[in-house]
Parts: sequence; structure tokens; C-alpha cells
Amino acid sequence: MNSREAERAPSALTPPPDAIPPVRHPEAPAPGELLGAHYDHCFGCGGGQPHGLHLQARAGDGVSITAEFTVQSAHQGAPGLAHGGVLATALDETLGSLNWLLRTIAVTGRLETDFVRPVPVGTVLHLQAEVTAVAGRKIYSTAVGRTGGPDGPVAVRAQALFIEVMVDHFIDNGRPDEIKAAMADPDQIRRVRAFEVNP
Ligand SMILES: CCCCCCCCCCCC(=O)SCCNC(=O)CCNC(=O)[C@H](O)C(C)(C)COP(=O)(O)OP(=O)(O)OC[C@H]1O[C@@H](n2cnc3c(N)ncnc32)[C@H](O)[C@@H]1OP(=O)(O)O
Repeated sequence: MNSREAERAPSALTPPPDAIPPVRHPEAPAPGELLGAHYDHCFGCGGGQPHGLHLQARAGDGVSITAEFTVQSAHQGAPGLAHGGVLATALDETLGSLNWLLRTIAVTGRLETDFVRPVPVGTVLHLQAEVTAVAGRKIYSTAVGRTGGPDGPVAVRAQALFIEVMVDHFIDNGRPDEIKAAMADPDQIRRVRAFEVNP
């Protein structure tokens, strides 16, 4: 592909013409409801990761999510500033939570991130994400993270493509010790949620 063709080619993050609007699952958590951690050892949301993000996500209207994450000292890149990869993780986690509202098991295929402003340690990042379209196994979504409040200035933005997978994706690829432990969890809901997304 030459550079002129590349200019015209639709981005992998642009939904194709046959994409449809997302449909919220009838049993999705009500707007305002906290989702809680889907897996205790998840770096994004789990309570069992001392240096994790401990991100808290809440169902929104339609197929949308809001979330909060407080940047801790362990999340620094430059002195006193959040590491860009950690901010990308916060976006990925928030975007991944959207799939719980669709009740679709999906993993991140592509994540494009814009870093708009530096985010100091101690900042509460207010995230908002929504699914924009679905095309077969492909789920298109966007997210923003703001500082100073839910309506504050945008610090980070992302566009993502999640790909629907079967639960075997985790069982076949995850380390056996963690897979066995997650499958042995007597709490049925927690067991399901650990595998709804990448543990
Ligand atoms: C309370 C609960 C909270 C839940 C909260 C949850 C939060 C968790 C957040 C964390 C989420 C993660 O980080 S998940 C972890 C990071 N991601 C991963 O580990 C994924 C690793 N990659 C893979 O396993 C694989 O590449 C897959 C599964 C993504 C795709 O493989 P596949 O299944 O063989 O599918 P394949 O046929 O290749 O592709 C299907 C279609 O998708 C397109 N496609 C596939 N990959 C890409 C890509 N990177 N970029 C563009 N397009 C792609 C293909 O072109 C094709 O389009 P067409 O031809 O049909 O048009």
C-alpha cells in the first residue's frame, strides 16, 4: 500500500458500513450501579494487587461506563507524574468493562491512546467510555479521562477495538495455576466474571 492508499484506507478503529449500534443486555447492571472487581488479581480493578489501579467502574446509560482511578506513587513514570502505560491501562480497563454491559466475552485487539495533559500523582482520573458500534465479533468503543472532576479538562483519550472470544481463549492460554484457582471459586458469579474478561 502506498502513502496515498494508506491515507484513504479506513482505520481498523472505524466501524465498517454494516456495523450496528450496541445493544445493552437486559440483565446489565442498572445505571449508577458499581460493577466491583471482576477478578481479585486484575491489575486494573482487583483488590488483591497492592500496586494495581483499584479502578472503580459504574454502569452508565446505554452501553456506557464511568470510572475513577486515583494515581498513586507506584504509578509514576516521570517524577510526580503518572506513567503513560498506567493511564493506558486505566482506559483499557474502563473500555473492557463495557463488555459486561453487552454480556460479551471480549479482549482488547487494538487500543489507540492520546495523551493530552500530564497527570500528577494524587490526581483522580474520571473516565467515561461507551461502545459506539458492533460488527460481528468486533466491538468499537471510545473513552476519555478527565482531571479535576467528571467535567474537567480531558487528559487522555482512547479508541479501541475489542474482539469477542470464547471462554476457551482464557482456559487455553492462561497459566494453569490461576485458571484452576479461578474455576474452583465456589462463588458462581465471581467465577463467571473472572472469565468474562481477561483474568
Ligand atoms: C464486571 C466486568 C468488568 C470487566 C472488566 C474487564 C476489564 C479488562 C480490561 C482488560 C482487557 C484486556 O486488556 S484483554 C488483554 C489484551 N488482549 C489480548 O491479550 C488479546 C491478544 N490477541 C488475541 O488473542 C487475538 O489476536 C484476538 C483474540 C484478539 C483475535 O484473534 P482471532 O480470534 O483469531 O480473530 P481474527 O480472526 O484474527 O480477527 C477477527 C476480526 O478482528 C480483526 N482484528 C483482530 N485483531 C485485530 C487488531 N489487533 N486490530 C485490528 N483488527 C483486528 C480481524 O481483522 C478480523 O476482522 P474481520 O476479518 O472479521 O473483519
